[in-house]
Amino acid sequence: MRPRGHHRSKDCAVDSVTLTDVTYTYPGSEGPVLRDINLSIRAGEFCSIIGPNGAGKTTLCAAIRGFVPKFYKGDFEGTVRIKGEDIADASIGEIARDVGFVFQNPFTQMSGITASVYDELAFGLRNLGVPPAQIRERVEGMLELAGITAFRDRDPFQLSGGQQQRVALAAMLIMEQDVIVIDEPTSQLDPQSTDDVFALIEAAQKQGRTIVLVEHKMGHVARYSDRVVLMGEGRIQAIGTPADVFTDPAAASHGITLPESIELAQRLAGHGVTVPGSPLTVPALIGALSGGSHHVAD
Ligand SMILES: Nc1ncnc2c1ncn2[C@@H]1O[C@H](COP(=O)(O)OP(=O)(O)OP(=O)(O)O)[C@@H](O)[C@H]1O
Repeated sequence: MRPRGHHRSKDCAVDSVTLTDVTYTYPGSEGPVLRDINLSIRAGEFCSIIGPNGAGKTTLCAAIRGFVPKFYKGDFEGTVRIKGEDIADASIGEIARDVGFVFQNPFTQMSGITASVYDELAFGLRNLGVPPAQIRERVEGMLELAGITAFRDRDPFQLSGGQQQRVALAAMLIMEQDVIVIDEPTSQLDPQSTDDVFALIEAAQKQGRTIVLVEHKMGHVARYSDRVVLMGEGRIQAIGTPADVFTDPAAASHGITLPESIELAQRLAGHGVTVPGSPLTVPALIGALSGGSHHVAD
């Protein structure tokens, strides 16, 4: 697998995650939870997975990190490749060298045995036997990137939910996996903390990581994603740019809340006002309506 510290490039020609004909049934489930999934996510891409509750989004994430079927067992067909390598014969530990994972509740992701944010970030590196000077350098860099330098000496469990989520993300990002799977990281966060978490995920993408994100906040999905995958009933119902997917009839039929700008554009269309393009933010919508002649601050 990947040697540590290698050069990352945002080469979108290389597939980072590939699922081919993946169909999966949990033990005891009546029918498949994933059905005929074919999906290629390019290296450096920001790919969001959306869909109603029970659509199979978390299960798809579990397949990418090998937990399905290695941990959950069940009936699995198809192939998952990470950076071109079939993970069927890799252990969960081997896959974790390439695939990092953060989920909804940061509280459950903290090691629980470190007394400070600094130690929490250093924890995984110490376990790997990384030399102390290198640990210091990497932790300092990550504290800075995640905007959590001010909390470095605080007990992670004494932080707010938003701060904890950034610590959990930072503790994962510091391990330098190329593929980052993040499942509903902002569901318990206020708007400012949500923005902070997205800024950190975007910073990770700018380093060349591949981002696979499950998220219900569609304004953020529209703004940050290169591609959106709409899941419903275990299948991919639509896939494409945010503008493609949010204007696809499948989005409405699967009860997806549209980003405010797209919803407004559709309502204006009902009143005979055509908005050029599919603006993904309200400022972009206002800009489109004023013919691009006015600059609107983002
Ligand atoms: N460990 C499990 N064992 C059996 N069935 C499961 C298990 N985990 C999830 N399921 C079922 O698989 C289906 C898909 O669940 P999944 O959590 O992947 O959906 P989701 O799209 O992530 O939903 P949500 O938005 O509610 O998190 C659901 O019907 C769920 O009940």
